[in-house]
Amino acid sequence: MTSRKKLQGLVAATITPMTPDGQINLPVIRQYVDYLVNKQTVKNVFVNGTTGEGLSLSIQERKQLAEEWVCQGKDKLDHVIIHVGALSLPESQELARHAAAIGAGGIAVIAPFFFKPTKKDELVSLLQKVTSEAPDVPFYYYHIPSLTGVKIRVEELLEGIKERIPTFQGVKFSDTDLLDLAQCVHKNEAQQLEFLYGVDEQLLGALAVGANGAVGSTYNYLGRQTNLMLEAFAKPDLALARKYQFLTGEFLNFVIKLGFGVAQTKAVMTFVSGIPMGPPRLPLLGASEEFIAKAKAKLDSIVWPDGN
Ligand SMILES: CC(=O)N[C@H](C=O)[C@@H](O)[C@H](O)[C@H](O)CO
Ligand SMILES: CC(=O)C(=O)O
Repeated sequence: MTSRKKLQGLVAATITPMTPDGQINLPVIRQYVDYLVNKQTVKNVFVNGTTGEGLSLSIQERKQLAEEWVCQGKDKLDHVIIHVGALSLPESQELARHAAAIGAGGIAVIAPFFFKPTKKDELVSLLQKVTSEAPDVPFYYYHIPSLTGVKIRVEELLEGIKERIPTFQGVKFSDTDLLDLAQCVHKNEAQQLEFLYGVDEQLLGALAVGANGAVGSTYNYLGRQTNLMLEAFAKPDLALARKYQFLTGEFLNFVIKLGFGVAQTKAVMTFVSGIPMGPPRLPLLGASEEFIAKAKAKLDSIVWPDGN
């Protein structure tokens, strides 16, 4: 853990490629890694999360995917983070042990969302039990209240967490509450925590309050443009950074109105990259032809500031 490169910049929340009959399509991942690195300039991945339909996969499938990403990412990717959250504690622990055994660069855990923790102590106790199975692997709490319904504020969760969870490294913060994020950054300045933002359409706002990077679905196909936004922000050339955020936002605003989720993300990634992502797994249904045609026309109509 000591020689580890700090995780910053963009992290693609990986899609799980599936065959037309709904099996996970492992052979595609090699090509997918090369595409992210060479075409999208994205060198970090977050596997088996929301975008990866992680909670719709079997434990066996999750392990196979984790192994494939770690194996194909070797010498190409900087960080491979594996999401190991599950509704059952022993399953989550098993996934954490597995991630550690295969050499994952980090693990992340979502709050259980059937029996939900309502108090900080319940959640930290569970996270402690999972993460102690991977004592050498940096751990990220995955905060996504819109999907889990667990609304414990991160600012509160972080108080004293390092004492109970020594591997605690940061947060994947997928919420629009920038006051919470800002207070997390503010109160933890002395620690080397990493705050990775997860609402892609407003990443620039999160950067302004101190996010170190971002994990999101759109970095699969808008990674190059978003990296140019990060460069502009760092310069700083805020007018240019805003231009990128406005344009990625123009696309997302358009597709969100049509109905945008993981199924549609799979379709967009397929037409942008040419890599077949396949259908989503039920209860999700594949994107309609109409959606695909409209989304493609919209994306093609955008002229990026670098002329591409
Ligand atoms: C709910 C959800 O899937 N959030 C993703 C990550 O957390 C984002 O990357 C979104 O897909 C993205 O911001 C588009 O709305
Ligand atoms: C979007 C995101 O970060 C995830 O797929 O988990």
